[in-house]
Amino acid sequence: MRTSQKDFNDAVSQVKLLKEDPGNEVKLKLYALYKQATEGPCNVPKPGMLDFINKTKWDAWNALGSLSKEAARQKYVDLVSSLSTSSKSPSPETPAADRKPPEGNSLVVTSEDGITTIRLNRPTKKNALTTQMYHDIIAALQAASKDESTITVLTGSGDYYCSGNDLTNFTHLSAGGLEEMARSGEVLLRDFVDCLIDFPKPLVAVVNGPAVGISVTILGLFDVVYATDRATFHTPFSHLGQSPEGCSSYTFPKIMGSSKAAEMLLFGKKLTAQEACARGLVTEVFPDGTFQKEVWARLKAYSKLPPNALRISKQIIRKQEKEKLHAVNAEESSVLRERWLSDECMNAIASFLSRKAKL
Ligand SMILES: CCCCCC/C=C/C(=O)SCCNC(=O)CCNC(=O)[C@H](O)C(C)(C)COP(=O)(O)OP(=O)(O)OC[C@H]1O[C@@H](n2cnc3c(N)ncnc32)[C@H](O)[C@@H]1OP(=O)(O)O
Repeated sequence: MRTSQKDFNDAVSQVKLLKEDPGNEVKLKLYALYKQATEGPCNVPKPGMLDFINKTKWDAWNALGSLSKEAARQKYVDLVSSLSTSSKSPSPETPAADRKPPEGNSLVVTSEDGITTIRLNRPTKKNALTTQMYHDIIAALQAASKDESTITVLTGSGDYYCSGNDLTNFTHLSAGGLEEMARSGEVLLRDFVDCLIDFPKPLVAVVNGPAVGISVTILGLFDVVYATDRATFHTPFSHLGQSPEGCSSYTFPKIMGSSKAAEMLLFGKKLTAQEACARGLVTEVFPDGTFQKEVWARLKAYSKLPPNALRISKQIIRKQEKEKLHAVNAEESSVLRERWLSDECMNAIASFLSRKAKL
């Protein structure tokens, strides 16, 4: 049976009334079919590589090739009809556990029992680090270095510790374009890591779940790393066309030996918490069920130690390495700036973003 123009128009109206978001993949299909049905095969210029969302839409439309307008209309109507029948009203009885937790401040800093805790708080984004969060962490570390606390902790809210750099940071281009974004990224990265290198008090990572990218590499700059047995440690830099940062090109080979470090930093081997502990990146692993209780009890006990003795001991331990670490950080940041401008990196980020493009 042929699809009439009216069927098509009705389907277009129906899409606007869908009770549930059909997801990006379906929206991309609908977009492509709509364009094909109304304008025919794609013959507009391909958007630039950095115009991630429009490029994704263009790719989807272009992929329909020479499909006729009539066939595209039919496919559009069929797709909408399948969505309408599967779409249900959200139940008012949705259990609280199934609802997304509310997101407020992306960083929450608290001070209690001699411990200043810096908590990454974007659980719905797996605590990915936005540009603002790097600035906020720097400010929080600077404040913690001068406050009354003895120990400083970095941890995450929700099921993840941190999914690394927020890849959408790359889409916030200023008038200076990509070059400017890479230049300011280099400076921010260097400042962020310098701050960790120079941090004067015991710095503890409470790794409450999987850790990715920069949240893993900087662990080599922490004094102690406690992890739940649910945590994993993943540095997929090559997959992203990027290169190691956080001084990991120096600290990882030193901590675990060069071939184990290469397996992580070059090939992106993901480690379990136990493996990371065996390699010396993690201090101790705790069962997930008792993780929070055991770790915080331990930290509270440590926070009663004399703060000046802790500072001075840390200073001696770190002193031999500081100059080297700053030099490594500067070089890694500069290399990354080049990487961010590479096709390999841009394509990898475009591919991640295209999977989540909002249409
Ligand atoms: C000053 C600049 C310094 C930069 C230094 C260089 C740093 C480099 C790095 O850190 S490289 C590592 C970058 N991180 C990643 O590549 C991880 C990307 N994310 C994923 O692979 C996955 O999301 C996951 C494995 C972390 C979790 O998968 P899953 O459990 O299936 O959850 P979702 O994918 O559905 O994620 C939920 C929600 O969060 C968004 N999200 C997760 N991680 C990131 C991220 N790193 N950047 C941006 N957004 C992220 C994801 O898109 C989902 O969002 P949505 O619900 O679709 O809106």
